[in-house]
Amino acid sequence: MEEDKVRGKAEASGWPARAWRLLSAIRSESPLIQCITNMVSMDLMANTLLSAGASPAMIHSADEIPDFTPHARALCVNVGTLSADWLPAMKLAAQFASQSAKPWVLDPVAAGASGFRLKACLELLELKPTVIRGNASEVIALSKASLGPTKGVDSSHESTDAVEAAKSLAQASGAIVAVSGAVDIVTDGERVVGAHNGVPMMQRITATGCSVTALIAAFVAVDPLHALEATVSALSIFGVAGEMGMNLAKGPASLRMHLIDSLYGLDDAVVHSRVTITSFS
Ligand SMILES: Nc1ncnc2c1ncn2[C@@H]1O[C@H](COP(=O)(O)OP(=O)(O)O)[C@@H](O)[C@H]1O
Ligand SMILES: Cc1ncsc1CCOP(=O)(O)O
Ligand SMILES: [Mg+2]
Repeated sequence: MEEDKVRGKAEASGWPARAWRLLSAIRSESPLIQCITNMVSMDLMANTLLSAGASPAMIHSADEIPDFTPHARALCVNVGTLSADWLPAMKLAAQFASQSAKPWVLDPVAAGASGFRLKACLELLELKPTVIRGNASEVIALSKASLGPTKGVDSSHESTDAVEAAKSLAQASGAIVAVSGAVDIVTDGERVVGAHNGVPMMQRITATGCSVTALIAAFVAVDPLHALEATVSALSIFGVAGEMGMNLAKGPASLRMHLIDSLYGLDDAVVHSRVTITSFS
């Protein structure tokens, strides 16, 4: 009943129509998305982008960035399996993206887990990401620029614990900040919007967070002037795919497969009936 009220309010505000329009744009334009990402996530991330209709390229050598990055519509940088030899390529690609006014999205995986990782994330922040998407512990660590109580790549906090941290990170960096969790929170430092889709089992599949960050890059690629709206739409659409996939899944492994199939098969009616996005402020 309560959920129906929320859904009704969201529909009245036009969020489902916007999410459907952006997903349709990805399907028709097939934007090229460059991903410099961790070794765990490469497969699921590329398949998530393909099933949404985008064109992924996992290209991370600094030798190729000057030729390749200018052709991408957006860049996704993810520090999940960071080592010192990958960081210069991440920075170079971010610089190319910024210089050519292309959106780029940062996933600060386990930002609070080590001094090396935190410093790298803070240096990447200086290159002005369009969007930062992390879990609550990552956003809190980045916002405070301090190491945190950490479970490594998993969150020790709820997304709602990180609203103030997300707002101050957005204000300090100029980026849209998204905190994933049971409710995905998205802010530009003033407005706060929540996407209420998804299922808890998505946390039991490695790289779902990484993959939704890449999906955000694809959504922002087709609507770069409305990065907050594109970000919350991507999170909601990924969550809807999780909900539809869960109807067919027996556990994490089959959810992984059905989530990808569901993202590929989403239609106007499902998006309009399930996308649930509300304003928090
Ligand atoms: N309790 C939950 N209920 C519904 N969806 C969730 C829940 N936890 C995470 N998700 C979804 O799973 C995906 C990955 O989020 P999360 O687990 O927070 O990222 P990370 O893997 O980076 O820690 C997101 O799409 C998020 O909305
Ligand atoms: C398990 C693991 N270890 C380093 S990166 C990585 C994947 C993290 O993926 P996600 O942040 O989407 O859970
Ligand atoms: Mg993550």
